[in-house]
Amino acid sequence: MTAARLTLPSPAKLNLMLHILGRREDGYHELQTLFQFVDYGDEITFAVRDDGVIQLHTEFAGVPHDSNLIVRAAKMLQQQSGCALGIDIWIDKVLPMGGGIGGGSSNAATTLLGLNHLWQLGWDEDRLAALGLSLGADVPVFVRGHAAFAEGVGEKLTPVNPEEPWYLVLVPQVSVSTAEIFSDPLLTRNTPPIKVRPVPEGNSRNDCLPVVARRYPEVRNALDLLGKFTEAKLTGTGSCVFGGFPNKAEADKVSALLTETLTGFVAKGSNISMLHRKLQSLL
Ligand SMILES: C[C@@](CO)(OP(=O)(O)O)[C@H](O)COP(=O)(O)OP(=O)(O)OC[C@H]1O[C@@H](n2ccc(N)nc2=O)[C@H](O)[C@@H]1O
Ligand SMILES: Nc1ncnc2c1ncn2[C@@H]1O[C@H](COP(=O)(O)OP(=O)(O)O)[C@@H](O)[C@H]1O
Repeated sequence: MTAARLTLPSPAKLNLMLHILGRREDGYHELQTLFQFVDYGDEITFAVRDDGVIQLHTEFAGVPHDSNLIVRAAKMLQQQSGCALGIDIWIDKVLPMGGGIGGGSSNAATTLLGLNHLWQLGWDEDRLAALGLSLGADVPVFVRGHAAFAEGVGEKLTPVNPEEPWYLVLVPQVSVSTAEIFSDPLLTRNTPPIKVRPVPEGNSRNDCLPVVARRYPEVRNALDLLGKFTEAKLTGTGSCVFGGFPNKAEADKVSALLTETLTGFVAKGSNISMLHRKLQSLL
């Protein structure tokens, strides 16, 4: 068979707010969080092979081939769909790992949607999102591709349409362990639930911020510097820090001042992910 080939975007997400409501019996925390995508991310290229082999050709420092979320997603989909085809995969990785911008989860979702297309499986979004959840709490929102208010551990999604500003995202050169933050005794775990719609004003707090800022001076520094220009927020459990601007020029101006000493990028907020816009254009 001819090798069908496809390159798809794998964008980052930001948590515009994150509240921790409590801890479940299994140790996981009940959250309320608002996910929005940014038009910035990795690019993954897929080429179908007919021998059933799943091969990721790009090496990741510290992530063995079979532990990579891209490979795990592909193998799980292949197994559950009974598909006899395989895939060659390459990734242009620009998203920092462990930065709270969901790179691994996004890669898993791009893989699920890309292979569903190339292998012509015809799975609907519900089924792909359910499979995605077993890979990570943030995978379903990337599968759905719409900005969302998320509850539970992130699996109950309500689509929302917050403003789409330009963001400056700062990337402190430190990886924050999600498990470590969620096990900190000082973490706020009793924020009262809020109602979803419309997107609530004045609820932009991230309950992880005080704990992350105390443990990681690099994150504290990024928050302090960006905070001189706009409200500086933490995404997920960090390490990335971001702030919104009304236009690209203003975001670029602050970026030029801060990226002399810090790494970062400017990107437009988006309620429809780049991945879904690209897939739509293929139909
Ligand atoms: C909190 C978020 C917000 O986006 O953080 P980021 O990963 O984006 O920073 C995510 O939902 C993260 O979800 P997920 O990607 O599944 O977290 P993992 O790294 O698997 O979690 C590592 C550990 O953190 C704890 N954990 C995680 C999520 C959660 N809702 N409650 C928890 O208590 C658990 O001990 C878990 O074993
Ligand atoms: N394709 C992948 N991209 C990024 N990280 C991956 C991938 N596969 C596995 N991982 C592992 O998942 C961890 C979390 O990655 P990532 O999703 O980028 O961070 P975060 O959840 O903080 O946004 C990484 O530190 C890495 O060990």
